[in-house]
Amino acid sequence: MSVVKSKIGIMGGTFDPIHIGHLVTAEAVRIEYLLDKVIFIPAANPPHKQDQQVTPAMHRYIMTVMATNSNPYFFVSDIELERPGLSYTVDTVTRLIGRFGAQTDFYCITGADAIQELPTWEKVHELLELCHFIAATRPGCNSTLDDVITHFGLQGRKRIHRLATPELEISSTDIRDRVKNGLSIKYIVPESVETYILKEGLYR
Ligand SMILES: Nc1ncnc2c1ncn2[C@@H]1O[C@H](COP(=O)(O)OP(=O)(O)OP(=O)(O)O)[C@@H](O)[C@H]1O
Ligand SMILES: O=C(O)c1ccc[n+]([C@@H]2O[C@H](COP(=O)([O-])O)[C@@H](O)[C@H]2O)c1
Repeated sequence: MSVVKSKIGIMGGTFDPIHIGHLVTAEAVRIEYLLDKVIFIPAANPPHKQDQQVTPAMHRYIMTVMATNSNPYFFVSDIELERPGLSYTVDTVTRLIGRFGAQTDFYCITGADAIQELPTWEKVHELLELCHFIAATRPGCNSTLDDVITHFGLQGRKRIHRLATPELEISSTDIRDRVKNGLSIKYIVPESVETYILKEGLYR
């Protein structure tokens, strides 16, 4: 008897702050790949942002919860917040497999910019044995991903998939700059997130 596996998307990010680009991308991947759910995972200590000042994780976590709560397929996990050290995806996926069991396939969702860096990720070959990667198109990142897929050979061709998603020219960097300069962030973050940023005085 064949067992139908469940499919879970993992949307990891710094989410400083979470924005519509993250949400639209995750929803597009969920629909295209028939995912049962997408778990948003704010990184406590993002490995590639060690040289940057990042907003305390609790604010980023709360904004992620607010942004996702109207979508019944979206969930948020604090799995990386309770773990000290750098937030390596291989540790997160290993723990999720322990929690959900082998009857689940995991799909890490990233933008085409983030996937370019994949060869430098911690224990990346082990990680590619554990999950798939879906690289979503992102404005300003015109790469075809051929380089990164070729880099990993057969493992890359089996595990790294590209998906054309709605292209929204939105970044957390731009949102932080806009707040700092007193410009509107309406409609580029959910209303609840906008209210939270202003109430807490983030990014001033
Ligand atoms: N507009 C977007 N379209 C598609 N993917 C995106 C978009 N913004 C972010 N992503 C992807 O979401 C994941 C988490 O991104 P992150 O939280 O670092 O946001 P960011 O906007 O890239 O932040 P920053 O500007 O601070 O670097 C990454 O895989 C990134 O490529
Ligand atoms: O595991 C790694 O080595 C690794 C290196 C860089 C980024 N990541 C993860 O990729 C996701 C997006 O990262 P970032 O820096 O673009 O917000 C986030 O979940 C990070 O923890 C993971």
